[in-house]
Amino acid sequence: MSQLPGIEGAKRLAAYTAVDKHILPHHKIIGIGSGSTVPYVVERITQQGTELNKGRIFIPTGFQSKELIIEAGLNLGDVDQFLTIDVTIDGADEVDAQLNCIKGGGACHLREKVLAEAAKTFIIVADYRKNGKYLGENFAHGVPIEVVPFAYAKVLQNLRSVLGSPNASLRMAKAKAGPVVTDNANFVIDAPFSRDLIKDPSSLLTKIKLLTGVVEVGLFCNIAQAAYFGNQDGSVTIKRVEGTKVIEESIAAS
Ligand SMILES: O=C(CO)[C@H](O)[C@H](O)COP(=O)(O)O
Repeated sequence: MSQLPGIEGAKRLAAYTAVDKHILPHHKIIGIGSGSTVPYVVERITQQGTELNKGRIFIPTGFQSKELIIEAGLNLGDVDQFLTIDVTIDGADEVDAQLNCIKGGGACHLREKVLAEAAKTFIIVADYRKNGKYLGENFAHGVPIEVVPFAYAKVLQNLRSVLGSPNASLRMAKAKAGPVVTDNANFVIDAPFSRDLIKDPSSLLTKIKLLTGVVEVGLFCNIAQAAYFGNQDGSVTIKRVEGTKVIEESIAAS
């Protein structure tokens, strides 16, 4: 493999290693996540060859991955046709020691969670900056929360005054006046929580999800089976669920 410097090299390393390990010849229905690491997932899958891929269906988590699948000449499907997915591979904004994740930096977390839960195996790929001990350690933007537009102001008020996220804010678009609009025509709120409030992410997830108007929360708890992190030195750190524990190991630089 040719050298790709810095963060891009780390992303590609994670993606290639995860595909080599988890996308096997007998896997026919494959979920493709969103973000800047996922193009390397599709690139590696494409390298497995036309013969293998012509018998497979690829399910996207949003507009970006749909385009990746089409551009790569792979077969496109949707989760309402294929309720069980063999493997879904996706990026993450942060992963803790228990493999809980913050996702939704790209505002795709509703579809991402559906595809993650539909998968027999859900795998995360990321660069080393995403590998943390607890959520919120490095990713300070907060928990992405998809909300129906009509209810956004009320959800914001409840996040700020009831759930303890005073700096929760509506995510604004960069090259458009107004808010980010998701692939599902909803808005996104980013809600930062103190370490004390996010230390039990499953419980926080339940509280946020119960707010009327919330569609989905970018906290993925107890879903991922493994996470692959590309490191600067060319090694890959793998966290994987084994029984009730999460084991961490590193594969040396090649
Ligand atoms: O959750 C996501 C999009 O909603 C992405 O997977 C997450 O933001 C990570 O992206 P990247 O690989 O660019 O760091």
